[in-house]
Amino acid sequence: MKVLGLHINCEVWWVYRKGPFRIVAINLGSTSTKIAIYEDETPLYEGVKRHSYEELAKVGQNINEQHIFRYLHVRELLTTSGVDLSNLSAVVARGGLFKPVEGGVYLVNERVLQDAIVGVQGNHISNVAVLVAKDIAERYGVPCFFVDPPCVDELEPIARFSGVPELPRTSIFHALNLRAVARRVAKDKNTSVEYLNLILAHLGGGISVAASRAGRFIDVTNALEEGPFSPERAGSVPVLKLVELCYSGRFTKEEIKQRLVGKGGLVAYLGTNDISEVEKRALSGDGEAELILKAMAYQIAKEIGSMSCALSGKVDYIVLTGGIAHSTLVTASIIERVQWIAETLVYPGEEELRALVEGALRVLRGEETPKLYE
Ligand SMILES: Nc1ncnc2c1ncn2[C@@H]1O[C@H](COP(=O)(O)OP(=O)(O)O)[C@@H](O)[C@H]1O
Ligand SMILES: CCCC(=O)OP(=O)(O)O
Repeated sequence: MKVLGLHINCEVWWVYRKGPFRIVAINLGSTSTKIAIYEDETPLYEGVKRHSYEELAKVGQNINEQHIFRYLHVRELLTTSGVDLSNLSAVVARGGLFKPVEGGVYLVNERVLQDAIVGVQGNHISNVAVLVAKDIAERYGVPCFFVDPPCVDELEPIARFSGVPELPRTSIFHALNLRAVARRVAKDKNTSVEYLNLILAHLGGGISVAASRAGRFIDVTNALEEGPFSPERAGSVPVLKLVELCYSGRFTKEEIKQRLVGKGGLVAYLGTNDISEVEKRALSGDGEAELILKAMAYQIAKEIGSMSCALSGKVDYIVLTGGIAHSTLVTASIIERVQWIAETLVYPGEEELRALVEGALRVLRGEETPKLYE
């Protein structure tokens, strides 16, 4: 039943309805396609497709090809779900590398779609997520949102310096999951994020480590170009050697970029982005696999140490989350090195699909006004 019409910034007519609300959430990660269908807070379906390095390499970097590839996977998961979508209320996606924004729920508008295609802060599969979400939303004639995108920027001024004025540090991280997990930690500890100082590490296809002071991400390792190497990324590298490589004539600009993001990290060392496979190899006596997995854990621990300084040593908890947090070999290796800082809590997997749905529900119920991306 329609109860209220509201005009937002002359851009869209919004109509609040009474629930229940059926919502499709789409989360595209560098190594996975995840979707969920919820009826209010109740999950009706959750589906994931994991993409091997070989499969992704065939698709390439072109945004149109990535768009088609991921769209087809999302459609297949929706069909597999068997859930009736004729009464769909909204589609919500993980946002991408748009301009720096504050956290919150945003309406997917033309400007977002344009910036997703251009990749104003870089090329990442989360840019494609809003394109796919908009396709699905248009098909069912429902609104489309994104929530806490990776370009959420709450860095303190002091955290923005790199040492090269032309190259300021920027905030690109797993904002959606880390904010949701921070809320969960607060709930589990009977407090609120405003009373907590946390170091949170999202360990996925990309890795980010963030310092959260009273609910604000005052410093983060940029998941695309800083910090630890990850299943598919190089992270920080020796910079002068990188310059030499760029000018060696051996690689095109695109090839160099792919060595850093997509074909870096575990893919470069071991030819796979699959931690379970590397873990199996390590446990069955492959010394190289074990050393490289431990080197990744070592680098993550060092980054956590660095964030403890951002918080002046006042750290309530260290929190490990993301797909790799399922690996006890990795988490034990990290905890061994950081236990002197604070207690470590492990929340394997991520809260992203639920966090997306909760954001959309707040808007559909009229509890929050969606922000407009300008
Ligand atoms: N149960 C598991 N045990 C060990 N590693 C896992 C497990 N599940 C996922 N991973 C690893 O986590 C990484 C993906 O994490 P995820 O948070 O899903 O990232 P993304 O969203 O970037 O695809 C992959 O390297 C995958 O191999
Ligand atoms: C671009 C920051 C977020 C990120 O790295 O996500 P994935 O780990 O899913 O690639």
